[in-house]
Amino acid sequence: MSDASYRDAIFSTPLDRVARFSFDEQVVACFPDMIRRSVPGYGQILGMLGLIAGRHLRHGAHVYDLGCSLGAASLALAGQLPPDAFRLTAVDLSPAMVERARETLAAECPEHAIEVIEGDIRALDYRPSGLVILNFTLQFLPPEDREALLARLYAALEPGGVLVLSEKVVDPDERDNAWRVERYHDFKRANGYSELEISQKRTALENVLVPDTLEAHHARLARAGFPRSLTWFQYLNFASLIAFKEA
Ligand SMILES: C[S@@+](CC[C@H](N)C(=O)[O-])C[C@H]1O[C@@H](n2cnc3c(N)ncnc32)[C@H](O)[C@@H]1O
Ligand SMILES: O=C(O)C(=O)C[C@]1(C(=O)O)C=C[C@@H](O)C=C1
Repeated sequence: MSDASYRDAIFSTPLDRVARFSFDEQVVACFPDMIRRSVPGYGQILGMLGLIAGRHLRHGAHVYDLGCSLGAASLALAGQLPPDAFRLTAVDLSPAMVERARETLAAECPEHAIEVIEGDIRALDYRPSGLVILNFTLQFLPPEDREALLARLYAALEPGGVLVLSEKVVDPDERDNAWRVERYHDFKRANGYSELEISQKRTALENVLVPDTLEAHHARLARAGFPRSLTWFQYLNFASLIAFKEA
């Protein structure tokens, strides 16, 4: 990912009306900085994707990076695996994200077979694939649409295929949840966000990013067909799961 990104100051001045969060030009311009300072463990998760792919991916298999934003997950795979190891389709609904992801991926990994599609991941025809990545994307779909998508992804996965699902999560225990959210706000403060930025971003994300519990994720993955899933990473209220299709 190019470091030519602006510092996220979107919520730094008082707004009369905090609009619903959207992945528009303004967010695209500072997205690498925003996600790095806002998602605990983001860099570690990206770093593990190549290792997971290295272990689970059949040589030359197809990979999907769904809700790719600027293509960081695709870039992480390309940085860790040779060009003939996989072919990849990255998809995002935001035209501004897609435009910049195309530029970045073409410049950074021209040898890899990576295409970037502008589209809705709920409406895509999926081809047989070995790995599907949903890195902080499912949380932005209406909750009622999540299971149907996962069932379609399960159907598209080849035997032995895996799905990596990273999400902001809530704790079913109210006190535990409050502790995690408070420490998450400390994490944001430590990364330079002000009280105003934290509170206005929280308002903007209400009913836009709708998090589930880890229990709800595992139960939904099971209903979608996955016989086995586990949480391989958690840092405060952010987690990553892996779900397996039988070999
Ligand atoms: C938090 S970002 C994902 C970050 C990215 N995966 C990464 O690792 O850097 C969520 C992305 O999902 C995209 N998105 C949300 N709903 C979508 C949908 N229905 N179809 C495709 N993309 C969607 C948004 O446009 C946004 O770019
Ligand atoms: O800032 C927050 O509270 C977040 O939840 C971070 C989060 C995410 O989890 O996707 C929210 C929006 C941006 O896409 C980047 C990161």
